[in-house]
Amino acid sequence: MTQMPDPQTPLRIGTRGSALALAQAHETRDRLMAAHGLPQDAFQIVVIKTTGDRVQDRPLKEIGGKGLFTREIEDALTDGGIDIAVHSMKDMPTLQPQGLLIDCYLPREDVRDGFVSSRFGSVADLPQGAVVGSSSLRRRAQLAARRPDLQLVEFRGNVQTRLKKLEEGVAVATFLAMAGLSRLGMAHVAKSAIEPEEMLPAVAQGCIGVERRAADDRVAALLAPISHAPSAVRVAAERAFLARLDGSCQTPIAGLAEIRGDELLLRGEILRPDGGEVIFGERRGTLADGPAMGTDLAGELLGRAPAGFFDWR
Ligand SMILES: NCc1[nH]cc(CCC(=O)O)c1CC(=O)O
Repeated sequence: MTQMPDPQTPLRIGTRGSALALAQAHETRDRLMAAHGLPQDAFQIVVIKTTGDRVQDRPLKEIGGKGLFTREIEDALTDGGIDIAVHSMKDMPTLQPQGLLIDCYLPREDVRDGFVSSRFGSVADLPQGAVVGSSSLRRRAQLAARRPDLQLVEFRGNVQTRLKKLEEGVAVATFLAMAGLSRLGMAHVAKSAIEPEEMLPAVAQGCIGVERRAADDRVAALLAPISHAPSAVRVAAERAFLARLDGSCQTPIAGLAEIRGDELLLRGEILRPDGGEVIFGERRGTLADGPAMGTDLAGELLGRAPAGFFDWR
Protein backbone atom coordinates (compact mmCIF):
# COMPACT_ATOMS: atom_id res chain seq x y z
CA MET A 1 0.00 0.00 0.00
CA THR A 2 1.39 3.35 -1.04
CA GLN A 3 1.70 5.89 1.70
CA MET A 4 -0.44 8.84 0.60
CA PRO A 5 0.60 12.45 1.09
CA ASP A 6 -1.50 14.33 3.63
CA PRO A 7 -1.65 17.92 4.94
CA GLN A 8 1.06 17.09 7.53
CA THR A 9 3.45 15.71 4.90
CA PRO A 10 2.26 17.21 1.62
CA LEU A 11 3.73 16.15 -1.72
CA ARG A 12 5.95 19.06 -2.77
CA ILE A 13 5.54 19.95 -6.45
CA GLY A 14 8.42 22.00 -7.87
CA THR A 15 7.75 24.41 -10.72
CA ARG A 16 8.86 27.63 -12.30
CA GLY A 17 6.81 30.67 -11.39
CA SER A 18 5.48 31.72 -14.80
CA ALA A 19 1.73 31.65 -15.32
CA LEU A 20 2.13 28.73 -17.75
CA ALA A 21 4.37 26.74 -15.41
CA LEU A 22 1.92 27.28 -12.54
CA ALA A 23 -1.02 26.21 -14.71
CA GLN A 24 0.88 23.01 -15.53
CA ALA A 25 1.71 22.36 -11.88
CA HIS A 26 -1.96 22.89 -10.98
CA GLU A 27 -3.08 20.51 -13.73
CA THR A 28 -0.71 17.86 -12.38
CA ARG A 29 -1.93 18.42 -8.83
CA ASP A 30 -5.58 18.28 -9.92
CA ARG A 31 -5.01 14.99 -11.74
CA LEU A 32 -3.28 13.52 -8.69
CA MET A 33 -6.12 14.71 -6.43
CA ALA A 34 -8.71 13.11 -8.73
CA ALA A 35 -6.77 9.86 -9.19
CA HIS A 36 -6.24 9.32 -5.47
CA GLY A 37 -9.19 11.16 -3.92
CA LEU A 38 -6.86 13.53 -2.09
CA PRO A 39 -7.61 17.06 -0.85
CA GLN A 40 -5.75 20.06 -2.27
CA ASP A 41 -3.75 20.59 0.90
CA ALA A 42 -2.10 17.18 0.47
CA PHE A 43 0.02 19.06 -2.08
CA GLN A 44 2.33 22.02 -1.83
CA ILE A 45 3.39 24.00 -4.90
CA VAL A 46 7.03 25.12 -4.55
CA VAL A 47 8.06 27.90 -6.95
CA ILE A 48 11.71 27.85 -8.02
CA LYS A 49 13.43 30.60 -10.00
CA THR A 50 15.75 29.37 -12.76
CA THR A 51 18.57 31.05 -14.67
CA GLY A 52 16.29 31.28 -17.70
CA ASP A 53 13.75 33.18 -15.63
CA ARG A 54 16.35 35.55 -14.17
CA VAL A 55 18.04 36.60 -17.41
CA GLN A 56 15.39 38.34 -19.51
CA ASP A 57 17.46 40.73 -21.60
CA ARG A 58 19.46 38.36 -23.78
CA PRO A 59 18.50 35.77 -26.40
CA LEU A 60 18.54 32.31 -24.88
CA LYS A 61 21.15 31.07 -27.32
CA GLU A 62 23.61 33.65 -25.95
CA ILE A 63 23.20 32.59 -22.33
CA GLY A 64 23.98 29.11 -23.58
CA GLY A 65 24.00 25.76 -21.88
CA LYS A 66 21.24 23.23 -21.74
CA GLY A 67 18.57 23.14 -19.09
CA LEU A 68 18.44 26.88 -18.47
CA PHE A 69 14.89 26.50 -17.23
CA THR A 70 15.37 23.25 -15.38
CA ARG A 71 18.70 23.00 -13.56
CA GLU A 72 17.70 24.66 -10.30
CA ILE A 73 14.49 22.64 -10.19
CA GLU A 74 16.35 19.38 -10.76
CA ASP A 75 18.84 20.32 -8.05
CA ALA A 76 15.93 20.77 -5.63
CA LEU A 77 14.58 17.36 -6.64
CA THR A 78 17.95 15.69 -6.14
CA ASP A 79 18.41 17.40 -2.76
CA GLY A 80 14.97 16.34 -1.55
CA GLY A 81 13.58 19.88 -1.33
CA ILE A 82 10.75 18.85 -3.62
CA ASP A 83 9.20 15.44 -4.45
CA ILE A 84 8.25 15.93 -8.10
CA ALA A 85 8.98 18.53 -10.76
CA VAL A 86 6.52 19.51 -13.49
CA HIS A 87 8.03 20.46 -16.85
CA SER A 88 7.15 21.41 -20.40
CA MET A 89 8.86 18.48 -22.09
CA LYS A 90 9.75 20.79 -24.97
CA ASP A 91 12.22 22.55 -22.68
CA MET A 92 13.82 19.41 -21.28
CA PRO A 93 17.29 18.20 -22.22
CA THR A 94 17.19 14.65 -23.58
CA LEU A 95 19.17 13.29 -20.65
CA GLN A 96 18.15 13.73 -17.03
CA PRO A 97 20.74 14.13 -14.26
CA GLN A 98 21.95 10.98 -12.52
CA GLY A 99 19.30 9.72 -10.11
CA LEU A 100 16.37 11.53 -11.74
CA LEU A 101 13.76 10.09 -14.10
CA ILE A 102 10.80 11.21 -16.20
CA ASP A 103 8.33 8.40 -16.85
CA CYS A 104 5.04 10.21 -16.30
CA TYR A 105 3.50 12.24 -19.13
CA LEU A 106 0.11 13.93 -18.98
CA PRO A 107 -2.26 13.64 -21.95
CA ARG A 108 -0.72 15.78 -24.63
CA GLU A 109 -2.34 19.08 -25.60
CA ASP A 110 -2.59 20.59 -29.10
CA VAL A 111 0.89 20.25 -30.58
CA ARG A 112 0.53 23.07 -33.13
CA ASP A 113 2.01 26.53 -33.13
CA GLY A 114 -0.46 29.37 -32.99
CA PHE A 115 -0.30 32.42 -35.22
CA VAL A 116 -0.83 35.50 -33.07
CA SER A 117 -1.52 38.91 -34.55
CA SER A 118 -4.01 41.72 -34.08
CA ARG A 119 -4.11 42.55 -37.79
CA PHE A 120 -3.51 39.40 -39.81
CA GLY A 121 -5.11 35.97 -39.85
CA SER A 122 -2.26 33.72 -40.91
CA VAL A 123 1.29 33.68 -42.26
CA ALA A 124 -0.12 33.76 -45.79
CA ASP A 125 -1.91 37.05 -44.96
CA LEU A 126 1.29 38.83 -43.94
CA PRO A 127 2.31 41.58 -46.38
CA GLN A 128 5.76 41.67 -48.01
CA GLY A 129 8.47 42.61 -45.52
CA ALA A 130 6.24 42.45 -42.42
CA VAL A 131 8.04 42.33 -39.06
CA VAL A 132 7.52 39.11 -37.11
CA GLY A 133 8.73 38.51 -33.55
CA SER A 134 10.15 35.20 -32.41
CA SER A 135 13.15 34.02 -30.45
CA SER A 136 12.66 30.40 -31.37
CA LEU A 137 15.41 29.34 -33.75
CA ARG A 138 13.08 26.67 -35.11
CA ARG A 139 10.18 29.01 -35.84
CA ARG A 140 12.49 31.67 -37.26
CA ALA A 141 14.13 29.17 -39.60
CA GLN A 142 10.81 27.62 -40.66
CA LEU A 143 9.31 31.01 -41.35
CA ALA A 144 12.36 32.24 -43.26
CA ALA A 145 12.25 29.09 -45.40
CA ARG A 146 8.66 29.87 -46.47
CA ARG A 147 8.74 33.64 -46.45
CA PRO A 148 12.28 34.97 -46.93
CA ASP A 149 10.81 38.46 -47.39
CA LEU A 150 9.69 38.76 -43.76
CA GLN A 151 11.78 40.57 -41.17
CA LEU A 152 12.46 38.73 -37.93
CA VAL A 153 13.02 40.38 -34.56
CA GLU A 154 13.93 38.80 -31.20
CA PHE A 155 10.92 38.31 -28.95
CA ARG A 156 11.81 36.88 -25.58
CA GLY A 157 9.78 36.57 -22.42
CA ASN A 158 6.67 34.80 -21.22
CA VAL A 159 3.36 34.79 -23.05
CA GLN A 160 2.17 38.04 -21.45
CA THR A 161 5.41 39.88 -22.28
CA ARG A 162 5.24 38.80 -25.89
CA LEU A 163 1.61 39.86 -26.27
CA LYS A 164 2.53 43.25 -24.83
CA LYS A 165 5.32 43.63 -27.39
CA LEU A 166 2.76 42.95 -30.13
CA GLU A 167 0.49 45.61 -28.67
CA GLU A 168 3.39 48.06 -28.59
CA GLY A 169 3.94 47.45 -32.30
CA VAL A 170 7.40 45.88 -32.00
CA ALA A 171 6.12 43.31 -34.52
CA VAL A 172 2.83 42.63 -36.32
CA ALA A 173 2.74 38.92 -35.55
CA THR A 174 4.32 36.22 -33.43
CA PHE A 175 3.98 32.51 -32.72
CA LEU A 176 3.01 30.81 -29.49
CA ALA A 177 2.40 27.15 -28.83
CA MET A 178 -1.34 26.44 -28.88
CA ALA A 179 -0.81 24.20 -25.84
CA GLY A 180 0.53 27.02 -23.71
CA LEU A 181 -2.24 29.37 -24.79
CA SER A 182 -4.90 26.74 -24.08
CA ARG A 183 -3.53 26.01 -20.62
CA LEU A 184 -3.68 29.74 -19.87
CA GLY A 185 -7.26 29.92 -21.13
CA MET A 186 -5.98 32.16 -23.94
CA ALA A 187 -6.35 30.05 -27.09
CA HIS A 188 -8.49 32.87 -28.51
CA VAL A 189 -5.45 35.15 -28.96
CA ALA A 190 -4.29 32.85 -31.77
CA LYS A 191 -5.83 33.87 -35.09
CA SER A 192 -5.12 30.41 -36.44
CA ALA A 193 -3.37 27.19 -35.55
CA ILE A 194 -0.62 26.25 -37.97
CA GLU A 195 -0.80 22.69 -39.27
CA PRO A 196 2.32 20.52 -38.86
CA GLU A 197 2.67 20.34 -42.65
CA GLU A 198 3.34 24.08 -42.66
CA MET A 199 5.29 24.40 -39.41
CA LEU A 200 6.41 21.14 -37.83
CA PRO A 201 6.33 21.66 -34.04
CA ALA A 202 9.20 21.37 -31.60
CA VAL A 203 9.95 17.95 -30.20
CA ALA A 204 7.56 17.24 -27.31
CA GLN A 205 5.62 20.47 -27.79
CA GLY A 206 2.38 20.40 -25.81
CA CYS A 207 3.48 17.63 -23.46
CA ILE A 208 3.84 17.97 -19.70
CA GLY A 209 6.28 15.58 -18.03
CA VAL A 210 6.64 14.84 -14.33
CA GLU A 211 10.15 14.19 -13.06
CA ARG A 212 10.99 12.29 -9.88
CA ARG A 213 13.87 10.64 -8.06
CA ALA A 214 14.46 7.32 -9.83
CA ALA A 215 14.58 5.43 -6.54
CA ASP A 216 11.45 7.04 -5.08
CA ASP A 217 9.02 4.11 -5.25
CA ARG A 218 6.33 5.92 -3.27
CA VAL A 219 6.19 8.76 -5.79
CA ALA A 220 6.41 6.30 -8.71
CA ALA A 221 3.24 4.58 -7.44
CA LEU A 222 1.49 7.92 -6.96
CA LEU A 223 2.29 9.03 -10.51
CA ALA A 224 1.44 5.76 -12.28
CA PRO A 225 -2.34 6.36 -12.52
CA ILE A 226 -1.98 9.83 -14.09
CA SER A 227 0.56 8.72 -16.69
CA HIS A 228 -0.76 8.74 -20.29
CA ALA A 229 0.77 5.91 -22.34
CA PRO A 230 0.07 7.26 -25.87
CA SER A 231 1.73 10.57 -25.01
CA ALA A 232 4.72 8.68 -23.61
CA VAL A 233 5.06 6.66 -26.83
CA ARG A 234 5.00 9.77 -29.00
CA VAL A 235 7.39 11.81 -26.89
CA ALA A 236 9.83 8.87 -26.63
CA ALA A 237 10.09 8.71 -30.44
CA GLU A 238 10.57 12.47 -30.75
CA ARG A 239 13.14 12.67 -27.97
CA ALA A 240 15.17 9.79 -29.40
CA PHE A 241 15.24 11.76 -32.66
CA LEU A 242 16.39 14.86 -30.80
CA ALA A 243 18.97 12.97 -28.76
CA ARG A 244 20.64 11.50 -31.85
CA LEU A 245 20.90 15.02 -33.27
CA ASP A 246 22.36 16.20 -29.97
CA GLY A 247 19.87 19.02 -30.18
CA SER A 248 17.94 21.08 -27.70
CA CYS A 249 15.06 23.53 -27.95
CA GLN A 250 17.70 26.08 -28.97
CA THR A 251 18.44 24.28 -32.24
CA PRO A 252 16.36 24.49 -35.44
CA ILE A 253 15.03 20.96 -35.15
CA ALA A 254 11.38 19.95 -35.39
CA GLY A 255 9.84 16.57 -34.74
CA LEU A 256 6.36 15.13 -34.35
CA ALA A 257 5.17 11.59 -33.74
CA GLU A 258 1.50 10.72 -34.15
CA ILE A 259 -0.45 7.55 -33.62
CA ARG A 260 -2.44 6.62 -36.73
CA GLY A 261 -4.45 3.51 -35.98
CA ASP A 262 -1.90 0.98 -34.77
CA GLU A 263 0.93 2.75 -36.52
CA LEU A 264 3.32 5.42 -35.34
CA LEU A 265 4.17 8.16 -37.84
CA LEU A 266 7.28 10.19 -37.06
CA ARG A 267 8.17 13.29 -39.03
CA GLY A 268 11.31 15.30 -38.42
CA GLU A 269 13.35 18.09 -39.91
CA ILE A 270 16.52 20.03 -39.39
CA LEU A 271 17.05 23.49 -40.77
CA ARG A 272 19.71 26.06 -41.31
CA PRO A 273 18.94 29.02 -39.03
CA ASP A 274 18.34 31.29 -42.03
CA GLY A 275 15.90 28.80 -43.52
CA GLY A 276 18.17 28.39 -46.52
CA GLU A 277 18.01 24.63 -46.24
CA VAL A 278 15.38 22.29 -44.80
CA ILE A 279 16.03 18.56 -44.52
CA PHE A 280 12.83 16.62 -43.81
CA GLY A 281 12.12 12.94 -43.40
CA GLU A 282 9.62 10.49 -41.93
CA ARG A 283 9.31 6.97 -40.58
CA ARG A 284 6.39 4.62 -39.99
CA GLY A 285 6.48 1.78 -37.51
CA THR A 286 4.78 0.09 -34.60
CA LEU A 287 4.11 1.91 -31.32
CA ALA A 288 6.98 -0.01 -29.72
CA ASP A 289 9.41 1.13 -32.44
CA GLY A 290 9.35 4.83 -31.54
CA PRO A 291 12.82 5.26 -30.07
CA ALA A 292 14.47 3.21 -32.85
CA MET A 293 12.56 5.18 -35.47
CA GLY A 294 13.70 8.44 -33.88
CA THR A 295 17.35 7.43 -33.84
CA ASP A 296 17.16 6.07 -37.37
CA LEU A 297 15.42 9.12 -38.84
CA ALA A 298 17.94 11.44 -37.18
CA GLY A 299 20.76 9.37 -38.67
CA GLU A 300 19.22 9.68 -42.12
CA LEU A 301 18.86 13.47 -41.84
CA LEU A 302 22.43 13.82 -40.55
CA GLY A 303 23.60 11.75 -43.50
CA ARG A 304 21.73 13.99 -45.94
CA ALA A 305 23.03 17.22 -44.38
CA PRO A 306 25.77 18.75 -46.50
CA ALA A 307 29.20 19.39 -45.00
CA GLY A 308 29.12 22.44 -42.74
CA PHE A 309 25.40 22.22 -42.06
CA PHE A 310 25.94 22.47 -38.29
CA ASP A 311 28.95 24.79 -38.39
CA TRP A 312 27.08 27.81 -37.06
CA ARG A 313 26.59 26.06 -33.69
N1 LIG B 1 9.97 27.58 -24.87
C1 LIG B 1 8.96 28.07 -23.97
C2 LIG B 1 7.78 27.18 -23.93
N2 LIG B 1 7.87 25.94 -23.41
C3 LIG B 1 6.66 25.33 -23.55
C4 LIG B 1 5.79 26.23 -24.15
C5 LIG B 1 4.40 25.99 -24.51
C6 LIG B 1 3.74 24.78 -23.93
C7 LIG B 1 4.18 23.49 -24.53
O1 LIG B 1 4.68 23.42 -25.67
O2 LIG B 1 4.01 22.48 -23.83
C8 LIG B 1 6.50 27.41 -24.38
C9 LIG B 1 5.98 28.68 -24.95
C10 LIG B 1 5.78 28.65 -26.43
O3 LIG B 1 6.55 27.99 -27.16
O4 LIG B 1 4.87 29.32 -26.92
